[in-house]
Order: sequence, then C-alpha cells, then structure tokens
Amino acid sequence: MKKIGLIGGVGTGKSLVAKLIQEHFNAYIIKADEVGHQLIKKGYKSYDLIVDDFGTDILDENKEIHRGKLSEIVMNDSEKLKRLNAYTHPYIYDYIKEEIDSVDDKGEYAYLILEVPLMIESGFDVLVDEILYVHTDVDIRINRLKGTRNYSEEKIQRIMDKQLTDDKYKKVADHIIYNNTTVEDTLKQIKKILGGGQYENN
Ligand SMILES: CC(C)(COP(=O)(O)OP(=O)(O)OC[C@H]1O[C@@H](n2cnc3c(N)ncnc32)[C@H](O)[C@@H]1O)[C@@H](O)C(=O)NCCC(=O)NCCS
Ligand SMILES: Nc1ncnc2c1ncn2[C@@H]1O[C@H](COP(=O)(O)OP(=O)(O)OP(=O)(O)O)[C@@H](O)[C@H]1O
Repeated sequence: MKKIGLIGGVGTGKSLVAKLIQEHFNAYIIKADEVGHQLIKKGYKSYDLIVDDFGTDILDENKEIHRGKLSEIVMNDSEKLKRLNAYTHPYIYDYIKEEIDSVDDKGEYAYLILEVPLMIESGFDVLVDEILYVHTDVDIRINRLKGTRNYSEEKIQRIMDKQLTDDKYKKVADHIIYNNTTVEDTLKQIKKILGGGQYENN
C-alpha cells in the first residue's frame, strides 16, 4: 500500500482531490481535520486540556467545544494556536498512526491518502511515502471559500497567515496538482500521477 500525504493551504482542494482519488482508485482516506474534531469532544484528553486553558466560554449548551469560537481565539493569537496544537496534535498523530497500521495489516487497499493541512509543520510527513501538494491561486481559493463555506475574507486571510507559503509547500512536494480550473482537469492530473490504471476502479 502506497501512502500519500495530501498537503496545501486552506481551500486549495485537498478534500476534492481525496474524494476523486477515492472514487477512481482503490484508496483508503484519512482526514486529520475530522480526526481532530472527534478528539476534542467531551471525554477525550484534548478536551480537558483545551477547556482547562481556554475556559468554559468556548463551550456550547451541550458543554461541547464550539469550534467557531475556539477558531476565533486561536487564529487571532499565534501563542494560543501553538498551545491548541500542543493539546491536539500528539493525540491526532497517535490515532492516525494506529489507523494506518491497521489498514496496512488488512492489505485491502492500493493507496492510503492522508489529508493533513499541517503535514510538514506538525511532522506528520513521516507517516507517508510521498507528498502531493494541491495548489490553487489565492484569489480563486478566497472566492470558492466565500461562496461555499461562508468564511469572510479576513478569516481566510488569518488562516492562510498561519500556514506555509506556496513556495514552501512546493519545495517538499513530490507531485503538484493545479486545481485552478475544472474538476475534470484536476482528475486528469491525478490519473497521470497515480497512473498506469492498475489500481483504477473504472
Ligand atoms: C481551530 C479549530 C477548532 C477550528 O475548527 P473548524 O471546524 O472551525 O475548522 P476546521 O477544523 O475545519 O479547519 C479549517 C481549516 O483551518 C486550517 N487549520 C485548522 N487548524 C489549524 C492549525 N492548528 N493551524 C493552522 N491552520 C489550521 C486548516 O486549513 C483547516 O482545513 C480546529 O481546526 C482545531 O481544533 N484545530 C487544531 C487541531 C488541528 O491542527 N487540526 C488540523 C489537522 S492536524
Ligand atoms: N476545481 C474546483 N472547481 C470548483 N470548486 C472547487 C474546485 N476545487 C475545490 N472547489 C471548492 O472549493 C472549496 C474548497 O475545497 P476543499 O474543501 O476541497 O479544500 P481543502 O483544501 O480541503 O480545504 P481545508 O484546508 O479547509 O480542508 C470547496 O467548497 C470545493 O467544493
């Protein structure tokens, strides 16, 4: 099983690329964002660490962490973001490592796709064999995110400021996918990279 890490800044199209790979290839997908959302729920260690530090104002009526409120706090304060990362990343890493090992043991998949926005910054790259960077120009990302996720331009800019520059992403990438235009064009590039048709579903 080849393990491929998907990287790229907010809104570049990592989820789209993961979905296309899943539809067209024999691939198992892990999304670090979703693992992170699960592991900050009530009952997990990260929840306790976060609430101890940031207080109960970040909780909703069910005493779960309100991610929008927490995001407002940490995306405006690099020190606080660093602390949030320290409360979450080690647990996300361990969870993902275990999941990869278990998928590998079953031997059912040709590819493992790991989507982590902070792959390099957080050292998750040791879990994969190759890195695929999804690039989309900033103005296109802003328009897409404003349209589909209701993010404000300021929020998008603040998140981008906390992430690597395009040049740094490019430097660590084994492959680059340009997702500026159509989904069909992006799929064509994916097929070229994973290629051969050997593991294609159709
Ligand atoms: C800040 C939180 C609460 C915001 O949750 P929310 O549901 O609003 O956003 P979501 O998780 O979908 O993230 C949206 C995008 O923000 C960016 N982002 C998320 N966390 C971080 C971070 N720690 N540093 C930089 N960018 C980040 C990513 O591009 C991500 O795709 C949440 O992202 C979080 O708990 N982050 C810390 C854990 C983490 O780093 N997860 C990313 C995978 S390792
Ligand atoms: N080629 C494309 N054409 C049109 N819309 C696109 C294209 N690629 C992505 N989008 C849209 O842009 C938005 C961002 O894409 P996506 O969610 O895949 O990005 P992401 O890199 O996974 O973001 P995040 O870092 O926040 O997880 C989505 O609403 C998606 O539908």
